[in-house]
Amino acid sequence: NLKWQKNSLTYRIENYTPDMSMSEVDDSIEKALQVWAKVTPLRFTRLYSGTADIMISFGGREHGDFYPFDGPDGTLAHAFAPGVNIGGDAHFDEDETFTFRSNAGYVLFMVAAHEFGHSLGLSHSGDPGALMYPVYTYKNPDTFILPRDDVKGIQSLYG
Ligand SMILES: CC(C)C[C@H](C(=O)NO)C(=O)N[C@@H](CC(N)=O)C(=O)NCc1cccc(N)c1
Ligand SMILES: [Ca+2]
Ligand SMILES: [Zn+2]
Ligand SMILES: [Zn+2]
Repeated sequence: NLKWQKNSLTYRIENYTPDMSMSEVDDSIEKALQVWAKVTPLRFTRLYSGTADIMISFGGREHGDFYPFDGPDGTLAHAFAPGVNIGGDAHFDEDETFTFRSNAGYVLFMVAAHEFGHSLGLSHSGDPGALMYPVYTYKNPDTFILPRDDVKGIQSLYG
């Protein structure tokens, strides 16, 4: 299993989506990281410059790695397993409509929480109720509880 060999990780939000306010993006990202911090010894510190373990960015189509995005819908985002450089980074498809909590788009918190599961070393789950299930399903971020399958998965890595 590829996992981080440290519990204190850094993250940096490199750019923003025009779909939401900057503070809504910041809040969505922070809450998505806290989902995993709550059930592990992992702690996340935000950097505002330089290289962080988890570099977070929005991009469209060809955006600098060998996995170009595909326009609206389809792939919403991708993230790389723990490691140096691109390892741990999370990229969001800017051609999607991301929202703070409305289902008139993809809730950024939900997509980010899923992607950070990959950034921490999780792969997809076959449990349809799991956050790491391959396909997005809308859940109200205000009442979101990490499903048991995901807790088991992350604690098998960092418990
Ligand atoms: C092969 C991968 C690059 C697909 C990509 C993904 O799994 N990224 O982590 C992805 O965007 N999957 C879509 C589903 C699809 N159209 O392939 C998705 O909704 N993933 C984000 C997501 C967000 C929240 C919850 C869940 N379960 C999934
Ligand atoms: Ca897309
Ligand atoms: Zn990418
Ligand atoms: Zn995924």
